[in-house]
Amino acid sequence: PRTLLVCSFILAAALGQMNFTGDQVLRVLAKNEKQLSLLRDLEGLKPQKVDFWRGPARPSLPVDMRVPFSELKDIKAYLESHGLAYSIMIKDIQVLLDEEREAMAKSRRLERSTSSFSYSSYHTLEEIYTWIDNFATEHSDIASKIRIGYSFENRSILVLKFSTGGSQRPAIWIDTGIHAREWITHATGIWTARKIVNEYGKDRIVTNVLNAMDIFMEIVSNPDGFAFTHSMNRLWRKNKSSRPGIFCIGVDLNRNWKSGFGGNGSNNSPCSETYHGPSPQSEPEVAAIVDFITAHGNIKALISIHSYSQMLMYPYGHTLEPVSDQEELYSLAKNAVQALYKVHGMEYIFGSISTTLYVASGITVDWAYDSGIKYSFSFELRDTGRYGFLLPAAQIVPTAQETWLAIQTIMEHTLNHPY
Ligand SMILES: CC(C)C[C@H](C(=O)O)[C@H](C)S
Ligand SMILES: [Zn+2]
Ligand SMILES: [Zn+2]
Repeated sequence: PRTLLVCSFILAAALGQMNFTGDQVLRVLAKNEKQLSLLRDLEGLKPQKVDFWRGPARPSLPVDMRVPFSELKDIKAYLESHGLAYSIMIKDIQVLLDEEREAMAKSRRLERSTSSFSYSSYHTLEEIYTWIDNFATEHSDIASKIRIGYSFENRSILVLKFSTGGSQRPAIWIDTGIHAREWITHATGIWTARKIVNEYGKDRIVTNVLNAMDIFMEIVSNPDGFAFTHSMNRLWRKNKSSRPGIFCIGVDLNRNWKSGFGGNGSNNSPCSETYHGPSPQSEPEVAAIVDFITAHGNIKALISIHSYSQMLMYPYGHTLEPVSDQEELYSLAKNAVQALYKVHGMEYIFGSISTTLYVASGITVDWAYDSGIKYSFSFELRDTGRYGFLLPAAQIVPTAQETWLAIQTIMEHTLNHPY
């Protein structure tokens, strides 16, 4: 009977998981603004016709969109009839999902037998929360676990604090996983947390930074959405909030911040992947960070890590207007991506969000900058589209290694330029 029970759980889990067999990711190269707007018209339709993995930004940037198998014929006809050139970037999503799940199962078996955590594998929410507990216990001399709030579905929102003493020291905030499907970011956050404790006392930059500043890291900034990517829909982006009378679930946690709230580059349709929510900080996951950073009052840098596209950007997203510290942020971003490039030769583009990517309103780094956190950056990690959000686990460590050089550049600059 026990095996029967276990089998039924596995079956249920397997059945629960949304199936993406035959779904494709098309890469569309829009030649001009007109063609871009034809692509924008496909957003937010019910039932969902396309899911933008890289949204329409500018003619020079590709648009990547997942098309459900059932919509493929219509969408390809639509593109061809409007002269929109496209290529098939991923020809069957389910194949990559099956490979990913197989790799995770294999790694889990190995971790069980060696009771060691694999930093080159993806993990579930429970595995990451257990890792956070063990990590804080193991490195209690420098790391501690803080709960800054609860998610919509009542999960703890956890932050790791790295401190070597003092009180209310100037600090650096790093968040990963605000978008659930961007799994490479949680994995990079975990690797980075271990790197910080391993390098303190050895690496000059880390030691200098931690002797004068604290570091706060929120690895799973959207726990409900992340759990959902494991249980039901691997490609879920938003949180899981629901409100009476609203058919669609979830708010885009990178559109729910006060600065520029509700402006262009955010959507007021609850069915949109960039739905900004009913009001600024309406989402508990955003309010928890705002409350924590505001109460702390001494955060000097904020790094919000997303994927994919390989970009390092700074405010503003909600307007084309340059920030007053534009020159300094530009040269810091330039130095950071040059340091990153040296590790594995990965090229990142950099600049302000609205001029480099697209106008996006209500985003984390605009709120941070307007709250006085001068060194506010948003990363887009690997890759540029070959795998997109389904980046193979083999690229976790290389991605984290190169990102670490960029993070160190930003931390050192913050330390050396107190304000
Ligand atoms: C700063 C913004 C524009 C970044 C982007 C998004 O939230 O759309 C992520 C990379 S998904
Ligand atoms: Zn994102
Ligand atoms: Zn993204």
